[in-house]
Amino acid sequence: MSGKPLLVTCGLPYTNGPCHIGHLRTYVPADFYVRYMRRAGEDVVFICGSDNHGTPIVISAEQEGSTPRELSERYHDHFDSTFKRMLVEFDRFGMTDDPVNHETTKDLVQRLIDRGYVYPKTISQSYCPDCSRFLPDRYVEGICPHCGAIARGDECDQGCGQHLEPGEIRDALCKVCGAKAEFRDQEHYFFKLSEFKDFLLEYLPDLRGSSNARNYALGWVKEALHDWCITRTLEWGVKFPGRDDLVVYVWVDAPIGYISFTKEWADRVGADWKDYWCGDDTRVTHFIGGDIIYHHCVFWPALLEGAGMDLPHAVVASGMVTIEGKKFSKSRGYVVWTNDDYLEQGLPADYLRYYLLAYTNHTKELDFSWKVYQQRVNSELVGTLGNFIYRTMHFAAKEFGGVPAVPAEPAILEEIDRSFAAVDRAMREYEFKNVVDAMMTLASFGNGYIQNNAPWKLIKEDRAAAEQVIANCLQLVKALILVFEPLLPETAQRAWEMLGYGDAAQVHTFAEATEPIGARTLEKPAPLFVKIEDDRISDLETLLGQRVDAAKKAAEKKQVKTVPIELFGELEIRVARVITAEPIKGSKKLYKLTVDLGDERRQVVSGIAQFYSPEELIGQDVAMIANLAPAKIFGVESQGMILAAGDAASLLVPLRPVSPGTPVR
Ligand SMILES: Nc1ncnc2c1ncn2[C@@H]1O[C@H](COP(=O)(O)OP(=O)(O)OP(=O)(O)O)[C@@H](O)[C@H]1O
Ligand SMILES: [Zn+2]
Repeated sequence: MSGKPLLVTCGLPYTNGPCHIGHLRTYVPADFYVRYMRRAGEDVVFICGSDNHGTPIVISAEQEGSTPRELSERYHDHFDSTFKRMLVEFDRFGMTDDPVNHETTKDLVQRLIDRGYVYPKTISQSYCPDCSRFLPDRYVEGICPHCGAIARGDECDQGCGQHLEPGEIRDALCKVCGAKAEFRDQEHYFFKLSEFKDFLLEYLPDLRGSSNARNYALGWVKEALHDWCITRTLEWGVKFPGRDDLVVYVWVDAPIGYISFTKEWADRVGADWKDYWCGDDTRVTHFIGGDIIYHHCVFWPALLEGAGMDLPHAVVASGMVTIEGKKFSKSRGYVVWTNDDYLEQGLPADYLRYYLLAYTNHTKELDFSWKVYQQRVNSELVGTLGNFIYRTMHFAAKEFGGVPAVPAEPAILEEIDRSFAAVDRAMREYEFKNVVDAMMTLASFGNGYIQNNAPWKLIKEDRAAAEQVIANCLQLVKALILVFEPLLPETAQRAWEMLGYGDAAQVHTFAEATEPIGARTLEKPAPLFVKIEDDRISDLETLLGQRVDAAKKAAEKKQVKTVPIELFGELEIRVARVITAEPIKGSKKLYKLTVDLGDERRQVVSGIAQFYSPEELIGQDVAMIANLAPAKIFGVESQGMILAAGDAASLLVPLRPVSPGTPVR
């Protein structure tokens, strides 16, 4: 074990909406890990804060008529209290908009500038002529240049997932007023990410944490690294040094928040933040969701390296939480809210903590299901762990008045040591599901042991033997309480008190699991977990179903209204070969075309003159509606309509050769 203390951080929640269960897959495993490492005797500091900058918060604040700071404080408090209710306990939960982070970010960016890693460049930025402002990031919506999906200004969030640089998005619309965006030149600042390729290729293979983080990042770095535009035209954010009209991109000041919040914590307790962040052997460990691997494994280490700082030790990235295979989305309604849909329903934090960690491997996608939640709670927490602890304590209290003064047998202590070692191995590999499985295996061992030795029978023939069996079981109970405490803090504390201890379970180390409990009376033991009934689950499923249905309806509304297939059949769409193309006098936009439909020729007027020369068109096969009622356009008769996509009239052409007149179906 290294001498350095461990610093654990969590991806910062964005103060633009409430906490959902997807978020918890970052915070709960991190809290589990932190509690575990503390019980294992490590010095650990647990740091997080809320992420307050960036355009979505500015837009939301505008929409609700408040300020970005007010909105951020409200959601900051919401996350803070929700985390506490989920028993996720940070040593510091700061805000990226607080003064320390403004200072730390400015310093770090200045260091990047001084060391030559930042350069100015004029780019063409989307601008809304109606709102009279530049449209950074989510202020603009349009088409992804890589995959053609609908994307927002900085990210193709519904398509290929790629990061988009300012100006890259196509067919941009202003998100606030819907106007078509223009492009205007503006000077911005870029970070020379591309210069960090060799550095990252050396750093990443040794990065600890989950293999998905390391491997995705390596893949991206091997492909290509583009410089990042690190400024935005906004009022809200950390000002770029020397430029009052620009703030730094939110992905610069958000990770720097990890350092700022450590400073705030260190100031409060009289520690030195450098003990955590500086030196070759730092043990900074970031817990994040799989959606922000690029930011933490490529962008962030390059920023730190560029600024001459030391580097994170580990990145642990979870798979995403989904519903019906769809990624959680606040706007689209595929979401289970931590408060409204869970805690306010009276369900215990510990059960959800258990489900999130026990259900599947940490790096795999987790498709949320109330049924699976119910199964795991009922069969494992109630049926295995709770059952063993309760029947043991109940029997000990009833027959012996409490814990007998008999030490547990060596075989039992060895079993505890073996299982704790398996737990520890998996924990240090960040394999949380294996950790929980190993913990639950010890509970199953206990159940098997008490079942096979049947002290309730044994006591009738040999009271001393029965006492030994129950002493062994009680030792297992003590070990189980200690080892499950990081996962189930509330239940473990209740069980600890039931076992006759007056203090907090969490001040005890794992090493104490094999120490004797000592004779004591046991007050009325009670079951630790409550079975979740079917009708409860069907109510919860109904609620979730309503939410998803509403989301689907909202999505359909956005789409074009559907038509019956017969309507399509009435359209006669055919492949037409352009024979002649000539401009129409007095119109810049229109061509008069003659097209070949195989069995006849037609004259068609088409508004594509701005985009194609006659030479480009002649001989070209295009798609045409052939049974449109004839019309006169600019005095010229048109006997059909050529199909084209988008504002730039991209023609729809057959991918493989077909003869003129072929119907399109
Ligand atoms: N559906 C999810 N599954 C797993 N992790 C998630 C999910 N949504 C968010 N996270 C994680 O939660 C943490 C906080 O993220 P953040 O508040 O930025 O969420 P978000 O992406 O803004 O959510 P949303 O897109 O719903 O607004 C990050 O570590 C992020 O990776
Ligand atoms: Zn895309």
